[in-house]
Amino acid sequence: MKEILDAIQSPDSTSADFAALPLPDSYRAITVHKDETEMFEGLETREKDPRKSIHLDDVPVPELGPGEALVAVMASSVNYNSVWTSIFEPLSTFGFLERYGRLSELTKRHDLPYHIIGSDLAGVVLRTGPGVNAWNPGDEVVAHCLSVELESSDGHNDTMLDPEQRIWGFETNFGGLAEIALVKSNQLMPKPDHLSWEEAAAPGLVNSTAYRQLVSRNGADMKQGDNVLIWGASGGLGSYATQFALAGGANPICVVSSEQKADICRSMGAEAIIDRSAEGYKFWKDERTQDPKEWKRFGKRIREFTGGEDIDIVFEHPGRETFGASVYVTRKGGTITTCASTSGYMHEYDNRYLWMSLKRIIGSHFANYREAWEANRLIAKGKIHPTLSKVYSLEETGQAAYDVHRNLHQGKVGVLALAPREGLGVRDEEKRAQHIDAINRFRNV
Ligand SMILES: C/C=C/C(=O)SCCNC(=O)CCNC(=O)[C@H](O)C(C)(C)COP(=O)(O)OP(=O)(O)OC[C@H]1O[C@@H](n2cnc3c(N)ncnc32)[C@H](O)[C@@H]1OP(=O)(O)O
Ligand SMILES: NC(=O)C1=CN([C@@H]2O[C@H](COP(=O)(O)OP(=O)(O)OC[C@H]3O[C@@H](n4cnc5c(N)ncnc54)[C@H](OP(=O)(O)O)[C@@H]3O)[C@@H](O)[C@H]2O)C=CC1
Repeated sequence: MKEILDAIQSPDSTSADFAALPLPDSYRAITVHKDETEMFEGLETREKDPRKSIHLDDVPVPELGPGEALVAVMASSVNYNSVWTSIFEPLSTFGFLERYGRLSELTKRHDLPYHIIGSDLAGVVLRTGPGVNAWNPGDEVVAHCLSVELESSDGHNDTMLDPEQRIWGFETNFGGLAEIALVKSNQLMPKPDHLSWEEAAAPGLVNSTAYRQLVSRNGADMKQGDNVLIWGASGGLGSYATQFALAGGANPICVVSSEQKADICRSMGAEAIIDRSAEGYKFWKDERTQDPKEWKRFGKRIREFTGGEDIDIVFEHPGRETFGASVYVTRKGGTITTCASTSGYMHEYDNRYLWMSLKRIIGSHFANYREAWEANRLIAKGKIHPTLSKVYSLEETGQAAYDVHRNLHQGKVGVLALAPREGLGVRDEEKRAQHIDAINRFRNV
């Protein structure tokens, strides 16, 4: 592994040098274990502690198949899907690996008693499999997390619609929270050259998801002037949705839960900010009964910011706790676009407000190949910036996932894999200098 790192850090290394590097037999990877899937039985979701289920193991390097690449991972990031994996909710991810393993001889590799997790990476290509021509050993890359087989016409217009669509590092093995990762080569994209490894690894999953959910025609198709209600506006998804809304001439109404998070949204350029904690919204009177008066109070607050207008697009992900309010505050003909249900997936809302006002609910999930590429392009051009706050070592990944689970973090949390320290990997200092304040906006807040 040291030879690999030396090659990455030497400005003189050529593609041939990388191709000639011997691969190690094993590498360090963040895993969860199949024989521990019952370990949190009987506990409340909140009490399930990722620090107990997340391990750092030595694992063998997987065999490289056609159309695939092995990547030396310099940095990765924590996504909420790794929190779900680590608490075995809503399902153990080993079921996904078993199902994938049944698909073919090659996919059998994924069905193991350990799951190497992680759906983001920035690093360097080490080897490519047969049929890969666009990428070579030594290329500096990021990887998006859409894994598709593309054998069915269902996915040929929109790769997210492939019947064998999976999220790499969640529904497949050999993810990015490791020193080496296995990806399909079509997941690879150029690493933005003005960013460090850990900055480049931060946006991938959430930035692409927010792009499809909010900007793409497959999502809300946001336009200039739209009032966009963004839940968790300084969180993983929300910090990118807020940037997309501002960059696209829309009017974000940011919901956060502290003054500190409100300040971060202000520093991104948002003006309409609702502190849901300070204003004490309680959309549920008890576990079964919502409180429409609270929806209305929330809607009135939004109108104060918009001069009486209602919401064109809701960027939804908290789910059960907020969905009734989200549907209510949307304007006639408006759109609620949802990609998650952090607080519970059995939603309840008053359907009269949906159909009588001709509103639409759009389900959105990650991003297709092209959307992921477009989202990365915007990062590379310095139009959208990473929202990295804190960076952990691979050994500390359990703590990093705990922070995200308990909502103790800001923006995105990074993890160093092979990178010996933060700040390495920047290739275009001039471009970086132009954007340095925006790049550092979330750091250490
Ligand atoms: C990028 C980051 C993203 C995120 O962070 S997202 C957040 C994290 N993700 C999640 O929380 C999602 C986790 N996944 C799940 O909870 C489950 O994954 C799903 C609920 C999405 C799906 O459930 P399942 O049981 O895996 O799939 P089924 O499609 O319900 O298939 C089970 C059986 O039901 C059959 N079936 C499906 N649809 C129908 C139908 N319409 N009528 C009759 N049968 C149906 C199937 O064929 C299959 O059958 P057979 O077991 O025999 O293969
Ligand atoms: N389908 C897909 O493709 C994707 C789905 N996801 C899913 O989206 C969800 C959010 O992910 P991500 O943004 O990365 O997570 P983060 O935890 O980084 O951010 C979510 C933010 O939502 C807010 N929030 C959390 N719970 C509630 C609640 N009950 N009511 C109101 N606001 C709440 C919090 O902000 P605050 O406290 O400031 O209000 C929090 O910071 C997860 O469930 C994740 O699995 C994520 C990416 C892709």
